[in-house]
Amino acid sequence: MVFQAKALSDNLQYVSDSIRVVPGFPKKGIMFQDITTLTRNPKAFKLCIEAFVERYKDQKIDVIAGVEARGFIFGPPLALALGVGFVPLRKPGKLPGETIGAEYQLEYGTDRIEMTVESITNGQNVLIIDDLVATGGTLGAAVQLVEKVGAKVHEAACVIELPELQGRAKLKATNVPLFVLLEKEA
Ligand SMILES: O=P(O)(O)OC[C@H]1O[C@H](OP(=O)(O)OP(=O)(O)O)[C@H](O)[C@@H]1O
Ligand SMILES: Nc1ncnc2[nH]cnc12
Repeated sequence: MVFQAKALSDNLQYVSDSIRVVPGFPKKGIMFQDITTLTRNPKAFKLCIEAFVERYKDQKIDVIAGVEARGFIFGPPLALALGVGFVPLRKPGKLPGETIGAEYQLEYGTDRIEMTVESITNGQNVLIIDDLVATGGTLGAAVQLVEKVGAKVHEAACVIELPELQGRAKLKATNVPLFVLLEKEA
């Protein structure tokens, strides 16, 4: 995809260019940001994960929580590189044991995510990761879950932002910083 990415390094521009935009998927009017063209390109995927590692390696992250489904793609390689665990925040009914859930609205629909209560403990410093922030509903729900068990959300991180959907403003209300790897110049 071609962002007007004046601020991106050559490496991040390469990552950005590896993302395909599919107009009209999954519904008319949606410009779908397809990160599968990034992940199937090993150079782009590696550069992407390395950039996250560079940002978080000295930030005392205890655990990474990734949102189903695409947070499951970016979270685990980052968790392994940082030497921390990965906790999946899943769509309803997928996790055994005691869970908590939060509902949210999407650009196209509504959904709910759940977390195993014991998977993150009081006081841990948690990085939440997903591929993309659109309306911010998903990351907002993830923040609610992590904070509900008494942990601190260090930051919410994603690869792409759709600024026109105001997700950043929604997340601001939670006081959790948002980091977007391929941030567009205003
Ligand atoms: O900022 P928001 O408006 O909440 O939208 C962002 C979310 O939407 C997409 O996931 P989707 O819900 O389509 O699910 P999927 O990953 O299972 O395809 C994307 O991967 C984010 O998780
Ligand atoms: N435009 C978009 N492209 C990819 N994933 C999305 N999730 C919500 N909006 C999206």
